[in-house]
Amino acid sequence: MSLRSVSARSQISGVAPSRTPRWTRRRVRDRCVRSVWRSSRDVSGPVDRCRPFSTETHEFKAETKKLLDIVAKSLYTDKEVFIRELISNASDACEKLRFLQTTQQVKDVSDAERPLQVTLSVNESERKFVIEDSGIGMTHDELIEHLGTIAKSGSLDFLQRGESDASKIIGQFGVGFYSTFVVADKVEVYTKTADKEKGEKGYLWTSDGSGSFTITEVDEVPRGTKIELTLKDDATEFSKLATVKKAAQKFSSFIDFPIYVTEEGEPKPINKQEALWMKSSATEEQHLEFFRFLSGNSYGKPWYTLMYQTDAPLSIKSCFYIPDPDNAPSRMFTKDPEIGISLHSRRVMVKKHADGVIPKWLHWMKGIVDCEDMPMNISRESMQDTRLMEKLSMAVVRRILRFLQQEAKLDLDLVDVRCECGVGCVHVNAAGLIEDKEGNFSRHKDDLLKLLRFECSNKGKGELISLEEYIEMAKDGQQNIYYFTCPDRQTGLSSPYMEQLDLDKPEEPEDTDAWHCQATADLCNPSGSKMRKDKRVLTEEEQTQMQKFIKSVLKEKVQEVKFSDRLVSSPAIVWGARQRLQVILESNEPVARIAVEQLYDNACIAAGTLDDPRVLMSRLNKVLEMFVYQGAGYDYARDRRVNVSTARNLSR
Ligand SMILES: Nc1ncnc2c1ncn2[C@@H]1O[C@H](COP(=O)(O)OP(=O)(O)OP(=O)(O)O)[C@@H](O)[C@H]1O
Repeated sequence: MSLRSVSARSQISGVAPSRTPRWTRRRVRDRCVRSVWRSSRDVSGPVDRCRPFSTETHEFKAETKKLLDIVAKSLYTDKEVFIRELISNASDACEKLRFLQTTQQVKDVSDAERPLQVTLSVNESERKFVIEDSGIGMTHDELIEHLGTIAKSGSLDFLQRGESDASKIIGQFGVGFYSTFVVADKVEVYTKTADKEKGEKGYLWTSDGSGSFTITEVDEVPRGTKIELTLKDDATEFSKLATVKKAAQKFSSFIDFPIYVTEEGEPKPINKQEALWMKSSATEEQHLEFFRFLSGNSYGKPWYTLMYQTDAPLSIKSCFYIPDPDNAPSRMFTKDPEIGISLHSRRVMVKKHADGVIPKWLHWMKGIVDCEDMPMNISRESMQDTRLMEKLSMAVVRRILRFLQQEAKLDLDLVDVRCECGVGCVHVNAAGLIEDKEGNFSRHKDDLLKLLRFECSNKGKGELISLEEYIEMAKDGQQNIYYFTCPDRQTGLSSPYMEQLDLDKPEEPEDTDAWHCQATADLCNPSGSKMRKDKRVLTEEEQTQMQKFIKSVLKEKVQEVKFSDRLVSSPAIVWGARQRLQVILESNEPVARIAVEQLYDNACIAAGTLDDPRVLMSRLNKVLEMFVYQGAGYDYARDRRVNVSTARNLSR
């Protein structure tokens, strides 16, 4: 029986082919190879189309080199993660091909009879570890693009912050393909694209991880990718069948394609192919395993787990995890974080990072959403698809938020944690409120508001309450809720903005989180409170004159200058975005000019909006000098003696 017919049958019955394909290095040809890449290290230089070579050498990109350096030299103990990364890449490659075939985006597939599968094998005497898949494969240019640069924003971010602890980088982000250099001193990748339209040539990519890689055209490479590692002396355990089998079993339980380990020349299946999200329930252990599989982390637990299944408005089967903040990667402030939830349709992955379904502010959640009604080739352009995505997103996000509300009632920690990873609902929901308003017409506003937590002026330090709790304890007839955004409680309580409220004022929620500044601006309108009266009153004419003067000093810094009778001891405040200023001044123009500028800056400090505090210094020195002059009976500005009572007035 020919190999072709065995393979074709195995695809239907699920039995693996008994022979592995031949992978042979193409002999060096002496004819001129047409290549868009020069064989020199400068791959960005002019194209040389006629140099007689068959092996090209390329430099890794600078950041990839740095990452490789850290990874290859590390004494990382959890070495087996490279198996997880390679299995996951192989599975992604099969998934990609299945998707492109199903959606007719790849019409003419190379080696069409090869079933989608992954096979691991070892050779102890030659210190070899080998993994091969029959997935999408790579073209010449894809090899350079995918294996020559770092794809993960997270690890790049880490490097940019000067992080050099390999265990942190590998533990938190995995580093995908590059983790092979933790265990291997030589990595060879044989690959051929599945898409005949893109070409039918096979290539060998080789590197020792020290700065460059080579690409050679090779014959008889079947569709897919084979990665061959020559193991380092301290990693020879991965050329032992028992070790590899155990690790592969651990990492491949949820892979949706058959995984085999070659044992005595025969491929033996090892994975259970279980899609946990399709089950109606699962044990804690199964969730732990699945969470670690999804998060690419061999330790860490899910903090919360949610399985959500429904038939209306769409048929959804899903599974979500909130990562443990102690082990979650610090991606809170990553510029463009990847969504940690993937979108499937009947087990087939439609989108790895399900943006469009999961908003950015929930990027730290892990999980899978499977929606039967979702077309495989979902497009952003089609209105119908967009509406379907919105409907799915609405249902899923609402369920997640309601789950968080429910848990927040039972577990104060859920809202109290302001950890870097952004799991704390306090952070997340403030960001969520803003983004939901900007990109989603505030559709989740009501649910998000229920998750916000505040400190309250008549509650103890650090005690957080929800808006609902605040309303419950509000006095009868209380019309307004006052809120204040500040970095900590003490700043809030000593702020001039608090002065305008009566001592018998209602409790004020204090929002001690910068994220909330914009978010809470939408919550309530601080108007109509009982205010204290200032004893000193200027005539209308005096006020107009003073307003004009202050405006002429501060110019475009303020939009409007207004008097207010709300302040008690502070002479001025910067108010809201319009920056209204109230100043009370004596009338000595040069002195008043300095005083107005200083008052404005003081008010900015109180409001936390002063851009550069250094500008204050020279003026403060001038004020000090003025003070000394006046103390000695001189008018600083006019440089003449004045009587003591005028000096007193000036310094008041
Ligand atoms: N077996 C493979 N078949 C086809 N392409 C592959 C294979 N392994 C790696 N690649 C390509 O190389 C790229 C880089 O792989 P790497 O593991 O470093 O990161 P990644 O898989 O993109 O990241 P993540 O693990 O977050 O999905 C992949 O995105 C893919 O395009």
